[in-house]
Amino acid sequence: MFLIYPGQCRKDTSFNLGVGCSLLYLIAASKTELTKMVELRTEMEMLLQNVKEDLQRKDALHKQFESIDTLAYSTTDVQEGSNFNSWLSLQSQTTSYVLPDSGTITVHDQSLKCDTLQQDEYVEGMGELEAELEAELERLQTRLDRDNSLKHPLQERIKVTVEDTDSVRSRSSSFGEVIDLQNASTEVHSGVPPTELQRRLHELLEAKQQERIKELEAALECAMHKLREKEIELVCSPPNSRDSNCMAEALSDSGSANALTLDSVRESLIRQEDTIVFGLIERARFPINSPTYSASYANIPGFTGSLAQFVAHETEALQAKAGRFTNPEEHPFFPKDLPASVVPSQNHTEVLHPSAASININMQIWDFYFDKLLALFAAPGDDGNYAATAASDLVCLQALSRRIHYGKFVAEVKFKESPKEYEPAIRAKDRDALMKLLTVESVEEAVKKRVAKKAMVFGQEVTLNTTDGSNGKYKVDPSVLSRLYEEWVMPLTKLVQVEYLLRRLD
Ligand SMILES: O=C(O)C(=O)C[C@]1(C(=O)O)C=C[C@@H](O)C=C1
Repeated sequence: MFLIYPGQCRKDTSFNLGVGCSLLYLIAASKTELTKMVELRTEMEMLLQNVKEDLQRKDALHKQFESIDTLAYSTTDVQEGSNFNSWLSLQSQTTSYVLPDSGTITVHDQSLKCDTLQQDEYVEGMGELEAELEAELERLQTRLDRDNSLKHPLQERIKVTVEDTDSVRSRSSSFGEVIDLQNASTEVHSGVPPTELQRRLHELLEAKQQERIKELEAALECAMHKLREKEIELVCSPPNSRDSNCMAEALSDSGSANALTLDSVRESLIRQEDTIVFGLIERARFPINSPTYSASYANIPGFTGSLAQFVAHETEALQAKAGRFTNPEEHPFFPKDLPASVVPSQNHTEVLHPSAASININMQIWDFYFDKLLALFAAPGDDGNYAATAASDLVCLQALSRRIHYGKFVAEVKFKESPKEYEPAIRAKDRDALMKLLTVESVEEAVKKRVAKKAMVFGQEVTLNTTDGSNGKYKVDPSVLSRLYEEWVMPLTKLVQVEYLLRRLD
């Protein structure tokens, strides 16, 4: 059972009224808060939209900058590019933070933070871009001022046109403000800048130099051509007529034995090189033609031996009759049973010691020629021209023989020039000592080089319509000539010298 007092009932009513009022107040306050939140969200969304738009403008601006060639970019471009990339990434992040729901205040807070960050970087990026642009403009201006002040006679007007710059804009430092820099094409008249002048001058000098080089090359070519012609002219005079009597040349005009000098003897050796080189070139016209050297192939009645031996033997016999071997420079390959000269005797100046006549090393010359040398310069094969081949071989052999036996004259001159030097070694029959005394290495080197060069000059194809007749091909390999002289000619010449000296005091 409940007892209700009238005073208590009034108290309850006023309490309920108070609670109701409080609740109403709270509801009103909450509503205000909610309205504020909605406003805040709208503001944030607008802010985000602004940022997004600015970023897009920046993107377009950057692309425009890339396409403008007239503005020279410095290395800061790279920096700018990287900033641009970071802006792009920020932009995509920002987009993802646009919230569809106002109930997520925490997310709004994050977005706000992110926006602030982006704004900072954006402002920084814009600052850099602006600085770049200003610097570029300053550079352009300075250049224009400088060019205008130039009063050089070579000065000319050039057009500097900056076109299609609609989107080339400069931003002021205040965020988001855009100023049009150039909207139409701009024409600037200017003098030639110093760098341009320098470049042109350089080009001019280079062209002049090229021209001069061409002239010099042509002159050189011409000189080379003339030289070749002279060489050929010299070569084309019959070699045998020039050195058929080498001693006579070496003796010069006086004809006296005392007129023989080491220089004149060496001169004669040099001329004989021509005969040897030509002889080899002539022989190289034929292939090896091995039947020429076969006794069984020849089968000549009354003669035992090869066709080459037969031709040499018979030719020498005829030449002996014609007086060839009365000349102390000539040495037969087949001295046995040589017929006597039938021609009036020539008065050959007596230069050599009489014992010189006993020296004949033609056997060795014959052997190295057929066994070693021939295969080095004659092509393999057989064309059937055996008689001509044998005759050609004999020309080579006789030229080599003459040259090698000329060592007698060389030794005589050397002995005459300094007998005291040679006498002890001669008396002691010291071959090695004599060989040492005779040897002049520098001269040998020069000889090897010269004969190789002669093989190049004499052995090249000469045509009228090409300037370089050689084409790198020679009738006889120049190295064969060097080798011939190094391995056989000079050593055998020295051998002759030694043999001669050993008999010199007899
Ligand atoms: O010129 C000389 O002094 C020579 O003796 C001739 C020759 C030669 O055969 O060419 C021989 C030996 C020397 O070492 C140098 C050259």
